[in-house]
Amino acid sequence: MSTSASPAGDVVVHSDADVLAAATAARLITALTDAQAARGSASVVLTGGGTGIAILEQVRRSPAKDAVDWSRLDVFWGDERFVPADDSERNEKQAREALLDHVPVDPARVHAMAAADGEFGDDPDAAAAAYARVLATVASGADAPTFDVILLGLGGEGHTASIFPDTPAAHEAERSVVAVRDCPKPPPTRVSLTFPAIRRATEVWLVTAGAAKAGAVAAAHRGVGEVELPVAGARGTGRTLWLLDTEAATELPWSQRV
Ligand SMILES: O=C1O[C@H](COP(=O)(O)O)[C@@H](O)[C@H](O)[C@H]1O
Repeated sequence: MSTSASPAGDVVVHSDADVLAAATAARLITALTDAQAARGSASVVLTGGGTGIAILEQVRRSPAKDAVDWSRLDVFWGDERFVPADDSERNEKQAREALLDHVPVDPARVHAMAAADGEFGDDPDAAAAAYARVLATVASGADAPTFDVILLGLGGEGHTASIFPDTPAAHEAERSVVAVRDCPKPPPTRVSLTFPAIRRATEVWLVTAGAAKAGAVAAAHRGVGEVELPVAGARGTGRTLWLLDTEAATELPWSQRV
């Protein structure tokens, strides 16, 4: 493992994707336990994607998961693929199978985004507006909670959550949640938190593995703008932490990897 800091955030590089997932799971358990010790409850925003789901599987396998009081945890999603509830592409379904179905969460505190066959029908704008209301309700009047940890994946073209490069979502400065259409990565219709909501988090963790992500990781650390490269716009009020495997870190300048 190596660590370093850059204006884009702190960087931790693990030897491979499996170590990254296991180490991030341990880090997440500790962060949630610390938040609950300090304030009685905790909140986490989950991500979809290969690394995000692998982290949840590692949490499930860890005996240390019993240190978390799962009944005092609010669970949110950073983005959702707008597909039917039983579609295997759905981030919520994957997260439930990987972890949430295996720990005693309070169902009332698991705040999933609506599915395409849910109460808003095939209307992602209505689903996004409803999720914004959920965030405001949990936040007791603010637009969104001050999440303890947001986990975010990223795409090789620079998207994070479902904020894709040079799209309206990347310009959104008011709403906390938006519908996203015509995504370059399938499925094409999604619901996503925006930068204003993401930036209310205390800690933003950008988690990714593989050589396909190396260019986007390096570009964010070179200072490319957030409209062109949305992952560059994800930051926390307390800490922005890049959790990478060696392959995802290969294009970072040497000085940022050691
Ligand atoms: O579609 C999505 O992909 C990204 C990244 O996924 P990965 O498998 O390439 O790591 C993820 O962050 C996002 O939540 C998800 O909806």
